[in-house]
Amino acid sequence: MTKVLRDFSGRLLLVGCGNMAGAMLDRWIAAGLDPARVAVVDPFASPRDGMTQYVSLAEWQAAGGSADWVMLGMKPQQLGEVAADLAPLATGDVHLLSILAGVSLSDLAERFPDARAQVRILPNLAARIGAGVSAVASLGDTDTSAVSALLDPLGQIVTLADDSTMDLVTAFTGSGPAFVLRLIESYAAAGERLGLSAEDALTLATATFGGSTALLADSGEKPGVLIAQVASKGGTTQAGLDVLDSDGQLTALLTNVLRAARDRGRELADLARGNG
Ligand SMILES: NC(=O)C1=CN([C@@H]2O[C@H](COP(=O)(O)OP(=O)(O)OC[C@H]3O[C@@H](n4cnc5c(N)ncnc54)[C@H](O)[C@@H]3O)[C@@H](O)[C@H]2O)C=CC1
Ligand SMILES: O=C(O)[C@@H]1CCC=N1
Repeated sequence: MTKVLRDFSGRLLLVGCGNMAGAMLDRWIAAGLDPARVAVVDPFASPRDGMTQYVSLAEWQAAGGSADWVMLGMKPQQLGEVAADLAPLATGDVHLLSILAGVSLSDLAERFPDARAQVRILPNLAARIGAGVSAVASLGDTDTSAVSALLDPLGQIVTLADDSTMDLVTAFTGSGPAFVLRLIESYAAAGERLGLSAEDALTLATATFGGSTALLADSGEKPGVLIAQVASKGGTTQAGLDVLDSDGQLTALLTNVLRAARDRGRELADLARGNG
């Protein structure tokens, strides 16, 4: 069921509205956000009904645009050019929100020093169906209840005390859907290699991953408890687990995956600072 957007009365400007910001926007509109309260500055985004879209901040400003919530949704590498035009407008009561990978709260405070608050949000693509998770950290005089109201229709919210772990969280939950989907793809490919049709393999893999995560969430148990309920002593599951668990290879592989993604966040932050 779509959660209703409550207790958010701001005027929102999205600077950059591609895959991620677009997923958030579509969910907000589905949750009841009046499109007339939103403007998009993006030279290439798909137009949405009832919403005004501009190719540049200058065009938005010339049209008399004003907003008290501004969300950065372009690539981190574009921060320099966007901040030059946006910083003079992000003053007074403006909350500056950012979903940019890598770009820290202190970077945002340096770029937008006169905003009322700087809020770093790390959403993921499942926000599109309200099943995402958003990690949040902020600086300044943040209206935390309005931030929560805005993020609530997108899925779960995790508030962090500061953004010191945000690059890891970006890898974990931001990039996470791509890693999980790749695992599903590989599971299906393995089934196909052993004799299933491609179509059956993907259908069965999708149902197995979906059912397992739903079961985990519903049961409130740790995964190991449920694994023990599947794996009969000396049975088929244990034979497979013996391979999966050997030498801790799976955890080692996933640690390397997350490390690479986390460290790329640090590199993107450098590029955003113009040091790339
Ligand atoms: N895709 C994802 O699942 C997630 C992405 N993010 C972050 O979201 C941001 C956007 O990523 P995506 O949506 O994947 O990229 P995207 O390439 O789909 O969207 C970027 C948008 O920015 C627009 N743009 C480019 N230059 C601009 C400018 N000067 N002014 C205004 N708009 C401009 C582009 O036309 C495009 O529509 C990135 O900073 C990324 O780190 C964060 C979490 C998850
Ligand atoms: O791949 C990226 O850089 C962005 C950040 C997290 C997900 N997509």
